[in-house]
Amino acid sequence: MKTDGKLGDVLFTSAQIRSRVQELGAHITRDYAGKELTLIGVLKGGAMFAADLARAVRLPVSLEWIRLSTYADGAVAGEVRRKGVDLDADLCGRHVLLVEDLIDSGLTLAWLRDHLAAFGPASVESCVLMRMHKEDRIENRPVPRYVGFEVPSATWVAGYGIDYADRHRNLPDIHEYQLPAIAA
Ligand SMILES: O=P(O)(O)OC[C@H]1O[C@H](OP(=O)(O)OP(=O)(O)O)[C@H](O)[C@@H]1O
Ligand code: HPA
Repeated sequence: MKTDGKLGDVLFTSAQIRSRVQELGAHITRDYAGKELTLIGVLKGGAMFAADLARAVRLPVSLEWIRLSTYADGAVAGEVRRKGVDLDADLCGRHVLLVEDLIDSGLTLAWLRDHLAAFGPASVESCVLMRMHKEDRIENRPVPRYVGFEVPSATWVAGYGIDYADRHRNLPDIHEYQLPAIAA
């Protein structure tokens, strides 16, 4: 039987997030100056971050969205599943920057990187707001070009677009989330 989890302390305040997003936007603006840049926000978790980051990049970017999901109804990583409509963008010759709320196992970003190669982009990099630390080395976990915050292992988070069981995405801050105990 699954019990409810619990929303915990604030890990990153909305002010901290805002300030880090501005810094990331400034880096990206510098690195991609003069290049054709397409930002791809990964729904649902990346929605808030991608919307804010896009406004912090001072370049004429294209903004696209893709909807994926790996976690069925909780915290167990599984297969990457595509949901909803796929990209119908022309990415040929464009520099693509995937915008994700977080990287955990890396399955989602690895799947996207491989999937997007068929679109013929000039490059594919990623920008994640949070990189979850892993004690165990995960083979071939993608290395994002931009990382907002490093998060200690064993921390589950919610807020600022990120859910637990599809709740709490609307919180302005990012909180720790105490996962429910799984009883037999
Ligand atoms: O590195 P990974 O282990 O692949 O985990 C990262 C992904 O997991 C979460 O999405 P989720 O599958 O929960 O879907 P959501 O974005 O719709 O909440 C998160 O938003 C990332 O997209
Ligand atoms: N929170 C929400 N979704 C997630 C997390 C997390 O900490 N890790 C992987 N997907």
